[in-house]
Amino acid sequence: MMTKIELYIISGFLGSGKTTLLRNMLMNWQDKKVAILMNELGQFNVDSKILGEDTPMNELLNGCICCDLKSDVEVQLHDIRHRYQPDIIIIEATGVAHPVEIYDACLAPSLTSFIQVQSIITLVDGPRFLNRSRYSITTRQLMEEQIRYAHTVILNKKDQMTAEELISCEEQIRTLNAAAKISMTEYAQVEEEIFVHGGEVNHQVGHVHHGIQSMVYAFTSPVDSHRFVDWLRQLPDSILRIKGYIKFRENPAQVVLFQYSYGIPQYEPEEMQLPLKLVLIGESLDKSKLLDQLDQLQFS
Ligand SMILES: Nc1nc2c(ncn2[C@@H]2O[C@H](COP(=O)(O)OP(=O)(O)OP(=O)(O)O)[C@@H](O)[C@H]2O)c(=O)[nH]1
Repeated sequence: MMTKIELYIISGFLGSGKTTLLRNMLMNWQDKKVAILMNELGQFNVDSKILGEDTPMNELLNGCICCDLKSDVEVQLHDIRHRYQPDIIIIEATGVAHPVEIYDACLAPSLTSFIQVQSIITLVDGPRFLNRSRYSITTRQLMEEQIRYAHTVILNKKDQMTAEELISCEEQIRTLNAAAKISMTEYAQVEEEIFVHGGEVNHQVGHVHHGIQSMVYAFTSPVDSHRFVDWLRQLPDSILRIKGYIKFRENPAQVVLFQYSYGIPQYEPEEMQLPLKLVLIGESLDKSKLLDQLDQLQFS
């Protein structure tokens, strides 16, 4: 009998640690042939550049696979099979995707003869989840549904939580999903076995339509780092995620990978000369105001 390709779906809210987990899974499975289906809301895929050119990968850009690109999943999975003949496929969803919709897309009749959906893994940004009351009701519902329909929940960023917060967060996750395996992690460091936890998924769900949007800003030159930090400090809670590449005037030759999630910025030097673009994701983005602010950073 033909061995089926194992398929894993990684879901979880914006900036919760999906790409970090994906990197760890690729390290754990170096002896296997793993291919990725990466989905991004915008046209510019920062994560594929983080993972490197050598990783077998197809991309679904500029939309969310659980909404407008759902039918493309089937096509992409056929393509991945023919192109790479992998043992394992990992789908990294956008941070606003509903996992059950992706799960459904992977159960298309033309796929079931060669694909076995193993597990839906949902990453949770612990501190952000505990403070989810600051977001709109649809965003909160989305965060909760990503947990409700997972086989495995990874409660991530425990380094940013007290012991009491961890307990409270775990209890809240458990209330939403009594059957899931829960693992508490720092930088999504997990043991491989936790993914063995699979099973049926309840399909009786209505799809939450979130009001989350994205935009891309392209820089043509380096910016002042102090003014950039001042700009970050005044951003409202509704800016949920920023990622991309930037240069600062203090060291204008150096490309920097910039990440911002739940108010926390991270900067990492990047060796390649990648396009200087930032992807901004948020609840009802005031795009013209953000464009103005970023133009001012760049041109003054
Ligand atoms: N302090 C801390 N930071 C973390 C942890 N895990 C991930 N991060 C950081 O959080 C940011 C987001 O991580 P990603 O893995 O890119 O998150 P993601 O879910 O793929 O993000 P999107 O694809 O944009 O939704 C990055 O700056 C990571 O380095 C953790 O356990 N602790």
